[in-house]
Parts: sequence; C-alpha cells; structure tokens
Amino acid sequence: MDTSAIGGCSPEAAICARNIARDFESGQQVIRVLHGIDTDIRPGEMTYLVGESGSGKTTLISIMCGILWPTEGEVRVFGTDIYSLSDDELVNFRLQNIGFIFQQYNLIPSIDAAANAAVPLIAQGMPVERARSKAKELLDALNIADQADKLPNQLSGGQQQRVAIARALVHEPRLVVCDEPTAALDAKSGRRVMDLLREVAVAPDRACVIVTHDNRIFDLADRILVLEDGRIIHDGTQMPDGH
Ligand SMILES: Nc1ncnc2c1ncn2[C@@H]1O[C@H](COP(=O)(O)OP(=O)(O)OP(=O)(O)O)[C@@H](O)[C@H]1O
Repeated sequence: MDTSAIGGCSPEAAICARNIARDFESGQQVIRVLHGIDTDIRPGEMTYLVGESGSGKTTLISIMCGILWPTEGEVRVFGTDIYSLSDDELVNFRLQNIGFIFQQYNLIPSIDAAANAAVPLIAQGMPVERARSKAKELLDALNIADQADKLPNQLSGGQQQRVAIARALVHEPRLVVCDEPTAALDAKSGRRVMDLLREVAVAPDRACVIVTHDNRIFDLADRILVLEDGRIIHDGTQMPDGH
C-alpha cells in the first residue's frame, strides 16, 4: 500500500481528492459535471456534501469511494491511490475499508434482512451464523430486529433503508459514504440513523461522508461542503447564510 504524501495529500487525510474532473457523454456532447475539485476529508468528522439537484454530489461521492472513475485527478483513501489499483485490488479495498449507503438500497431480493445486512461479513469469510448475529445487533440498534427474517419485498421503504444502513456498518469500515441516508425516514428514525452513524463511523481513524438535502439534520454535521455546478463553493462548519 502506498501511503506517501504525494500531490499535497496529508498522510492523515481519510480522503484526499486532487483536481477531480468528471465528464459524461450526452448524445454527441461531452458534459463536464465536476471541475477541478480539491478537498481533503478529515478522519474523526462527519462531512456533508450539499447542493442543488444536478450539482454533482452523487458523482463526487462515487468518485471518492472507488465506484466511478474520474476523468482527471487522483483520489487517495487512507493513503491508497485507489484508481491505480487493479480491478480485483479495488474490489478488495472497498470490501475491507468502505461501507456504502446508496439512494437505491440494492438489497438482494431472495435473502432475508439479516442475511442482507450480513453480506460484507460473509464476503470477508465470516461464518454465516456469526455474521447474521452481528448483523442482527445492528438491526436491533436501528429498531428493526423484529424484521430480521423478512425478505426485502416484505419491508417498508424505511425498513429497507435501515437494512441497507446496517449492511454499510456491519463490518465497521474505516470510511462510510451515504447518499441521502435519512430521505425515506421520519424525523425520529432519521435521528436514530444519524446517531448510529456517528457512533460507528466517526472515530479518530474513521470518516463519514454524507450527501443530503435533509435540512432536519444539517445541525449534526462537523463540516459542510456545498457544491454548485460541479465546484465547491462553501466549506464550513455550518450552511452558508441564507440556506
Ligand atoms: N451516467 C450519467 N450520464 C450522463 N450524465 C450524468 C450521469 N450521471 C450524472 N450525470 C449528470 O451529471 C450531473 C450531476 O449529477 P449528480 O447525480 O452527481 O448530481 P446530484 O447533485 O447528486 O443530484 P441529485 O441531488 O438530484 O441526486 C447532472 O447534470 C446529471 O444529469
């Protein structure tokens, strides 16, 4: 693993993104949706990415966590230049280090909630029963222990989302990235999810990045980056005035 400080990356940064650009093809045109993003995500913090629809939040978070290649630039996650890894190495790196909560929950329809939440542990080689029991602890903390044996299509949207959250946290990853983790939840469940995220995903050697529109949880951020048209226009502990 390369942990050297290249390109001005601090060795302490959880994520070091340098000069990130991303283009998408739209018909005959190539559209640039991120323009030279430079930022460090610090461990021990919950960092929000906020911005209007289409500002590039999902694109940026996907690049930061190794699921979408940047057109230009470099991303280091805990010192590893992730886009210089082979495909297999990158899959393995993600499995060991990153937990994802996507807008689509991507649950496996044919297995129950506990098994879905246990997937990262089973993929890491943990025996199934032990993995299920660890997953059930998280389902319990998210108040859906009684749903553990149900299939995803027997759960409500909010319950499915909490299974996806349990799956993202069950292997205690060093980096947790979330796209709208509270969108489908009522205020109380949303707070519970945020408490659990802080408990599991924020520590001196861990970091959490959250894309959100949910102004009910803005006060829970340690740092807020605001994106506009693919550029960071604000970096502070609170939302800019007038938002
Ligand atoms: N696969 C793709 N192909 C073409 N254009 C894309 C693709 N993915 C995203 N875009 C475009 O890139 C821009 C940024 O999209 P992105 O999903 O990152 O924004 P966002 O801020 O997350 O929006 P939202 O809040 O609506 O989820 C948008 O204009 C979008 O249409």
